[in-house]
Amino acid sequence: MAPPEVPVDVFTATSKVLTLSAGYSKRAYVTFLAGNGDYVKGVVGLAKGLRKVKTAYPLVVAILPDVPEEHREILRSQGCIVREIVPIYPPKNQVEFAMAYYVINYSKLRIWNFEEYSKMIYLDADIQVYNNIDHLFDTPDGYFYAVMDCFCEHTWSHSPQYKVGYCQQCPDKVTWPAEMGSPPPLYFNAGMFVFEPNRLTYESLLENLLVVPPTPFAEQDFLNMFFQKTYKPIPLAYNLVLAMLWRHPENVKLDEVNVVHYCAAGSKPWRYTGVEENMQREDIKMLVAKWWEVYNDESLDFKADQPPAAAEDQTFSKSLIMGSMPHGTAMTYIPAPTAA
Ligand SMILES: O=c1ccn([C@@H]2O[C@H](COP(=O)(O)OP(=O)(O)O[C@H]3O[C@H](CO)[C@H](O)[C@H](O)[C@H]3O)[C@@H](O)[C@H]2O)c(=O)[nH]1
Ligand SMILES: O[C@H]1[C@H](O)[C@@H](O)[C@H](O)[C@@H](O)[C@H]1O
Ligand SMILES: [Mn+2]
Repeated sequence: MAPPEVPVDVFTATSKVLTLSAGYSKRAYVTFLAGNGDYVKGVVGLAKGLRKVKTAYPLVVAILPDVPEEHREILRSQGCIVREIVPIYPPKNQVEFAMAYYVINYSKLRIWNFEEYSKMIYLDADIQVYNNIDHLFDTPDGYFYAVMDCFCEHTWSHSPQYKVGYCQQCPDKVTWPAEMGSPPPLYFNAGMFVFEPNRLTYESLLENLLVVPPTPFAEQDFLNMFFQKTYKPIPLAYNLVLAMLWRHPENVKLDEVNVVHYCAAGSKPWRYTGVEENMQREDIKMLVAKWWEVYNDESLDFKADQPPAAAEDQTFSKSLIMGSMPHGTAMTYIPAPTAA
């Protein structure tokens, strides 16, 4: 059976055209995993969540070399496609990251090199998908799609936005002071985005990284700068940053949310204790329980004897394209701090 979206004529075309056409039609979700800690649980939860909403596409996990074999095996047994990437570190400077472990997130830039896919949806490991969002793959090419962030949490205290109390989620509440020039450009949260892997973009990202000094939100700031002109905001139902629940409740329709991002301090379901601020809210407790329901549901475990359409699709692409994949090289190697 032909994989989805592949034009019929590719089967009669030359191998070059075949490769290009297959590449054009390929789609996948992608997440990122570093270290030997408990974020692997987030990825397992995500893989099961995507299965629950019956996505047609596989989940690729871009892993750093420090992910232990045992965890890689867990991911494979959950039907994930595990791809090791070479870490990327920014040029060294004195920056204070909002969280020390954000430095490893620069490695995420490698996913632009996953050129056998034409379009991908990136999701952090602390994200869960509660409704099928496959339709986002149909968004017009040439743009970077993501959800606008909120500047109200303490992690933003270094920023001018936070200092003046300005948030793009409610730009009329505290207006941007005229003496500070024009308001900052729209800024997305980089825990979820729709993008097109592409060699030229990848190379340009790495080149720019060498000349742009690191900033507190690491690759999130960098991607915001890089994609400023092509950024298209999508509704916050595609990446509910939990702080929105108490910072901008008037903007949130919880029953319409497709994607939940457990990024507020203390909200990672696999670490949840309920002691941090806001963690005793009923909506938070409900969302944490909802995550565990998916994670613990054995019926959502991957069954190797019943490969989904997407797995077939992957085999098709691999045999055609993988051989030509270039391997990235490290820019600089410095030890990464572990996650909080
Ligand atoms: O030890 C770790 C730490 C992080 N991660 C990966 O890195 C992602 C980002 O970390 P968090 O989700 O804990 O952080 P936040 O959601 O607070 O981070 C936000 O800001 C970051 C700035 O670097 C990134 O842009 C990230 O995508 C964005 O959601 C994780 O989801 C996970 O995929 C690991 O695998 N292991
Ligand atoms: O990426 C960060 C992170 O997710 C923080 O937890 C959140 O407070 C910020 O708004 C966001 O920019
Ligand atoms: Mn996150």
